[in-house]
Amino acid sequence: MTLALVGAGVMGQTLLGGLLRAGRSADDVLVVDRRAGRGRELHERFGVRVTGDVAAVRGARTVLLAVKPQDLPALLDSLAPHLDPDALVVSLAAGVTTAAVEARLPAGTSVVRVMPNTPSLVDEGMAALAAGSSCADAQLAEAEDLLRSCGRTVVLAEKHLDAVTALSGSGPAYVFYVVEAMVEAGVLLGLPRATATELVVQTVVGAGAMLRETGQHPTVLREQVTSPAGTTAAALRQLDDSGVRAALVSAVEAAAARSHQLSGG
Ligand SMILES: NC(=O)C1=CN([C@@H]2O[C@H](COP(=O)(O)OP(=O)(O)OC[C@H]3O[C@@H](n4cnc5c(N)ncnc54)[C@H](O)[C@@H]3O)[C@@H](O)[C@H]2O)C=CC1
Ligand SMILES: O=C(O)[C@@H]1CCC=N1
Repeated sequence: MTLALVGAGVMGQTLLGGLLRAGRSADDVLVVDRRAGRGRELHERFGVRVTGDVAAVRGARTVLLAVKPQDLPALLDSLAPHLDPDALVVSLAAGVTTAAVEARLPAGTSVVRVMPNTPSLVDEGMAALAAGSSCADAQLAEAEDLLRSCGRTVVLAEKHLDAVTALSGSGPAYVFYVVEAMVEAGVLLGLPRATATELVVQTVVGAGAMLRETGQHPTVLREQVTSPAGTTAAALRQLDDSGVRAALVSAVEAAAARSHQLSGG
């Protein structure tokens, strides 16, 4: 076993699936989760070994931590005595700094902080990585390789990670929220729910693909949809009158502030 994943919830399972799809052998991975039922589910689904005992990480070259930020301090305390001196610790916990992780581990432990997102489930993830104080370039590259198995990566200074958390970490939820509202609007206008859902989902996927594939600014793409005195202009006026743009800015700001707060800042 060279990789131990501690915490097999939404994000842990998502990354595990990506790693296995990218060709990593299930024999190479150990999953640690304190919920026995959860471990069994992952064993049945992916064929990985599972345990509830964090001491089993002994010997792992890389230890991926995917527990809630509130559970991380206690986990680090129980993990520290069992960690190999040259192990790489990769934390996914929102808002928790590399310094806070390092403070609970043996001096000199290599730590990388990562903010991934749930589209990793379909290999369209976006993850930002920041290196801790003892992390060598080669270990940062190793962590990047792990995350690249299910999407894109970017390496940033750690000071940017609260903003990243607010944009791409939480971002999928904002998109799903807009989709929910648009589907309800379709139903209000008399469309069957399944039809409304298909129309909205394909519209979001298509708009996302246009943004990426044309590389054009969103303003240019929006203007192409907006005919003079047309339907889109009427809709956009309502969005502006309702302060939707300002609400989105405030929402992202609130998420970044919450991420900062989780670090004790
Ligand atoms: N869900 C998301 O969209 C994203 C989550 N994250 C981060 O990923 C981390 C995990 O989030 P989720 O997967 O959503 O949480 P979750 O609650 O779905 O999963 C956490 C798992 O950790 C296990 N666990 C907790 N303490 C443990 C311990 N001491 N030993 C063994 N297992 C333990 C729990 O039993 C649970 O299965 C969080 O720190 C979150 O900030 C980061 C980016 C996106
Ligand atoms: O809501 C949260 O705290 C986590 C971090 C980013 C996405 N989900």
